[in-house]
Amino acid sequence: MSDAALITPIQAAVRAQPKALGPLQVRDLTLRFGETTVLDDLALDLGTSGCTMIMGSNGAGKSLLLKLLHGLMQPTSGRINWGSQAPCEVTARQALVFQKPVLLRRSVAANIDFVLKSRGKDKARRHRLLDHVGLSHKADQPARLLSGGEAQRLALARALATDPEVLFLDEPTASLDPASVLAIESIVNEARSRGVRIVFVTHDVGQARRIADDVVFLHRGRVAEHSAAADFFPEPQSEAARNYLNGRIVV
Ligand SMILES: Nc1ncnc2c1ncn2[C@@H]1O[C@H](COP(=O)(O)OP(=O)(O)OP(=O)(O)O)[C@@H](O)[C@H]1O
Repeated sequence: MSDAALITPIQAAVRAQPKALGPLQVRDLTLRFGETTVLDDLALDLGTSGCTMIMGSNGAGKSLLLKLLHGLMQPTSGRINWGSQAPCEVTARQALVFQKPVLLRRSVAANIDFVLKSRGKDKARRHRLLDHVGLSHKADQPARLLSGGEAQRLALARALATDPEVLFLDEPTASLDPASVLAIESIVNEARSRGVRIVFVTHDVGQARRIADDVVFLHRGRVAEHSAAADFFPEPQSEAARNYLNGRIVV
């Protein structure tokens, strides 16, 4: 009898399921553009759940770090592992939402349908996804006519349509009004409560206080501090983070 015949249906189902992504481990991560070093021997460990905020001054390297973690760029040197896997092996199990939403020049509904179809997911989920982000009534409207906050909610719905295990958010609320900011935060909180791991870049200290479990503070391409949010905001340990939170210019 072949080995395959010995596998029970339950074992087969377990084998077919990809294992959940393990913890993130980053070591000696360096990124250079020519002579300029933008990430410098960076080390970072993240657990398997919760919402991590990445904070730091303009140019600290936050967006580039997200792209490296997501496998969209290659570092000059160093190592990134999600459990035992490299970022490029798990890109499809993650989603990234940019500050400026990237949408198709089609209807709101077609934007969701495209993602569902390309990932082989049930098209019937479109209605639930649009409902979840409060855009059901705009389904037939061209996506290019959406307001900034609506477009960002559609971008989030597209990201969630892929059932990501990790959701990267790069300043998704930077130019939105307070109600739109809270709407996005509520969608993110809901995803976190379902076990989606969130890695979120923001300059909005109020937002970070509202939703961060832990904070990674980047300074000059390195992690100056990584603390639980409950410790970071009242008592930041690094001078760079203290200056940033006090509104002083950090260079
Ligand atoms: N392709 C590139 N070539 C050269 N330098 C680059 C390139 N892309 C980014 N940089 C530089 O790398 C540094 C980090 O960029 P990054 O976009 O990660 O900053 P950030 O922390 O996200 O900043 P911000 O808060 O302003 O969005 C910046 O000084 C930027 O100018």
